[in-house]
Amino acid sequence: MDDPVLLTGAGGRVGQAILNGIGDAHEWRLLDREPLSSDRLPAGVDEDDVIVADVTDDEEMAEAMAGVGAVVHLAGDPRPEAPWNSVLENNIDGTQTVFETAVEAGVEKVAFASSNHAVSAYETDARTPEMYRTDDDYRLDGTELPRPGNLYGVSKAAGETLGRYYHDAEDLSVVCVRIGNLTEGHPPRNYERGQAMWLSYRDCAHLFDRCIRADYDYEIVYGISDNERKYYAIDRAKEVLGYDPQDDSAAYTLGGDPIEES
Ligand SMILES: NC(=O)C1=CN([C@@H]2O[C@H](COP(=O)(O)OP(=O)(O)OC[C@H]3O[C@@H](n4cnc5c(N)ncnc54)[C@H](O)[C@@H]3O)[C@@H](O)[C@H]2O)C=CC1
Ligand SMILES: O=C1O[C@H](COP(=O)(O)O)[C@@H](O)[C@H](O)[C@H]1O
Repeated sequence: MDDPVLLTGAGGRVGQAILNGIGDAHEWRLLDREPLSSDRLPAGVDEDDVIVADVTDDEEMAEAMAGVGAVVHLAGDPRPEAPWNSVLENNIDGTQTVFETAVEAGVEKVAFASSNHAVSAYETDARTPEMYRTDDDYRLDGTELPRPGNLYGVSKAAGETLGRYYHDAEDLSVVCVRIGNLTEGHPPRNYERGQAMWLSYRDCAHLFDRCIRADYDYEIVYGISDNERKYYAIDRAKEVLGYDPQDDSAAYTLGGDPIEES
């Protein structure tokens, strides 16, 4: 049994998308360094299961991990332009602390929120903007080497490598989800890149539900909806996790309005 599930960064956008979709599907332990207001908590989560802590603090994390079956690790600095001191502390040191304390506590599996920015330098001038479009067949599938486009992306590639290490050395099951662009209700507006990597709220919740329930060793998958315009393959997420996305950015105009079917 994988419950209870420790969700780090629970108060953020991805955390809230997950809790809005599958808040009643697991026994949660919710962690964030900012206090979580009651409107951010799913029904049934009591105060003892809400932890205000920093993921870089190994004592607080050891306590948070006690008795946990699975971890969804989202906490970190999500800004593509984040400076090195912040990603070094929050994303690299924080992620190492999460993996280390998970292993010490006997946790079975960790799903790590990686990012499209771990590979964003594949988007060369020669390939863009064509690779963002339906008629282009360029695909990344998770087997390629990291190729970060910024220091934030470097920190995500480091997190993936930490996951590889903790799988090989400690037999921890690890899935790294290279999340695309999460927006609620509609794909990013007037942004071809964002539409090709759109992840809807309901697909996000379902994907992390599969990360909690499925069995795997070490995996890197892309976290996007089933977009007709895409340059990330989602076959591995389907095959290994049983991911079954429902949304497609092609059902919306470039401006983000739903296309009415005639
Ligand atoms: N939103 C998106 O489209 C994407 C998000 N991601 C990744 O998903 C994760 C979550 O992103 P968002 O929800 O968008 O960000 P967010 O900023 O909305 O949420 C992050 C949460 O983590 C908490 N946090 C940050 N540093 C912490 C620390 N050291 N200790 C404890 N809590 C800490 C913050 O208080 C916040 O509530 C991040 O790791 C981000 O890099 C990756 C790709 C795309
Ligand atoms: O990793 C992330 O990626 C998304 C998409 O990147 P963008 O550069 O196209 O905006 C970003 O929105 C999110 O904040 C970030 O964590």
